[in-house]
Amino acid sequence: MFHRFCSSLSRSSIIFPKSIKSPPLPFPRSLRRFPPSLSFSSFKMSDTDKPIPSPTKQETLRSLESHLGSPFTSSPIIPPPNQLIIVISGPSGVGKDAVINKLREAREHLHFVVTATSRPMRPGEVDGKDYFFVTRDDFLSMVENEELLEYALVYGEYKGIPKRQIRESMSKGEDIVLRVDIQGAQTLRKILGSSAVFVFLVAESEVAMVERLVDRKTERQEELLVRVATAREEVRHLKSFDYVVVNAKGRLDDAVRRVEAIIDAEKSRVHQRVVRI
Ligand SMILES: Nc1ncnc2c1ncn2[C@@H]1O[C@H](COP(=O)(O)OP(=O)(O)OP(=O)(O)O)[C@@H](O)[C@H]1O
Repeated sequence: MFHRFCSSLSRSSIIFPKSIKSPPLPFPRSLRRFPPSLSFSSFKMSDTDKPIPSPTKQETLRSLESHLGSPFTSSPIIPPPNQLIIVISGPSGVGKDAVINKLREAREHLHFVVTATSRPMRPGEVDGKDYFFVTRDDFLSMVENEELLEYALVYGEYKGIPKRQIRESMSKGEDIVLRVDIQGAQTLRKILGSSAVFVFLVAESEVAMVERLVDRKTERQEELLVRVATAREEVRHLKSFDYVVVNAKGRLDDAVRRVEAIIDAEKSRVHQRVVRI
């Protein structure tokens, strides 16, 4: 009876239930058909039944190399990721500066392009760090000399991105962050196409965004009206961005983390963006 049971088992192919894994193979299937020196027989007990010492890691590597016909190299399997241009945009008061300032603290090796503007400095702002504060005439001569990648008249004041900074950072292989209003982002999309990453910042609600602008106390009533009316219109441009990040009240750190996650994801893309300027 037992004999019949065993022979029936050997005739049938045993199917393991899904929950039980089949026993692991000592070598990948492809290597199991390799020359006999790699087969099980080389690891059999000797005639005297003494275990032969198992090969060291180095011996195994050399053996694999010799069977594959070439040595293993320690050079990276994939090249380092391309440098990125990250465009951060969004309606007025959504928190672009706030996010960028935190990102600056959180992440090294990013070059934050300093925008040139003709608007007056706000309390706490630093010339050359937050913006290059220039006169209207100086700004217009920068335009005339084609020193700006793009520029726009935003709420009655000029803002533009100096080309020189971008070129310098590009030559150093740095990732670049640009902070622009929606109008600027539309222009940059035309210039940079999909070679740059476009991030749209939004507040969690319209009322939150308006409250933030009012609390900032940097605009008069009529300026606020223009900004809020424009912001309503601007959300329609979301479609032309790659990512959207919600900057909710009291959750600035979350928004920054999300922007960082976007950068990390972009660095892990199989098909990397290639910056063209
Ligand atoms: N997550 C947040 N929670 C609370 N307050 C915030 C948050 N993010 C930004 N703020 C505040 O909201 C106000 C507007 O932010 P910020 O100046 O960064 O906006 P902006 O998008 O750069 O505006 P603009 O385009 O008009 O310069 C600031 O006072 C800022 O400190």
